[in-house]
Amino acid sequence: MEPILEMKSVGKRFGSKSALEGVSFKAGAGRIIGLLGSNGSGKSTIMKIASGIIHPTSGEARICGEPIGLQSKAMTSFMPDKPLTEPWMRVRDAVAFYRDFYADFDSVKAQEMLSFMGLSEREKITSLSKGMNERLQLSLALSRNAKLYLLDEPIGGVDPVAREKILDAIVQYYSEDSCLIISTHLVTDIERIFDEVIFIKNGQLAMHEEVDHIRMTHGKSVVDLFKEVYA
Ligand SMILES: Nc1ncnc2c1ncn2[C@@H]1O[C@H](COP(=O)(O)OP(=O)(O)OP(=O)(O)O)[C@@H](O)[C@H]1O
Repeated sequence: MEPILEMKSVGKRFGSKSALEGVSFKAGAGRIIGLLGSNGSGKSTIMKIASGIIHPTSGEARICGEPIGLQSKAMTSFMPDKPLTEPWMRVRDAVAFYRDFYADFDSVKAQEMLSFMGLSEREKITSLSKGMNERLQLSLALSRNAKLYLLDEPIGGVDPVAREKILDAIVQYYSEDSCLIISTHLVTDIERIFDEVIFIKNGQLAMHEEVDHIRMTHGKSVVDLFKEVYA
């Protein structure tokens, strides 16, 4: 089956600095994939290339066989590490903005997710805490019927109890014919929802494995392997 996301020898330079080098992997439908790595390893750069915000310096990325462009962007829902909403907005304005902007936005799913996340439509975005703002951005990103979901550090600001609830929401609202890629440092908290993990180290792909395989073959949890690779 054709992968949802394919990266072929992707490299990215920012001036003289190399952020990514020779990164190749395939991500298929029905998979929740953890994109893991230490600070500055290149996770956000991969997300931005797949979402079409920046272009690779070498190699190429494809979504459902399409090169990155208008068609691929219509199939990709990206939650960046900084909010896309404007400070003047209330929650309902943000929802309306997404509904108007994205043809695949599912308003019913959005209402369900907002209530699951404990968000009121009347609330001003500037009055939301960091964690509540993340819940909003996540609700907006997951309310699109996309093929590829890219969530860049989606729960960094959320307290540990709320994290569990949000992870449950991700699993519940995610559809099996799509692929979800989550970049994070919070390996211990999130590893239970991953089917596969990709380790990025110094801009290169250090490992791409099925989580079950890590547990059975290496006899380790993802977080233990992570500590080994990044020690
Ligand atoms: N616009 C830019 N200009 C110059 N260098 C950049 C730019 N964006 C990223 N970099 C550099 O590329 C490297 C990879 O950055 P990236 O943001 O992808 O890492 P990351 O793994 O997402 O890090 P973090 O976990 O801290 O968010 C870093 O060394 C970073 O300084």
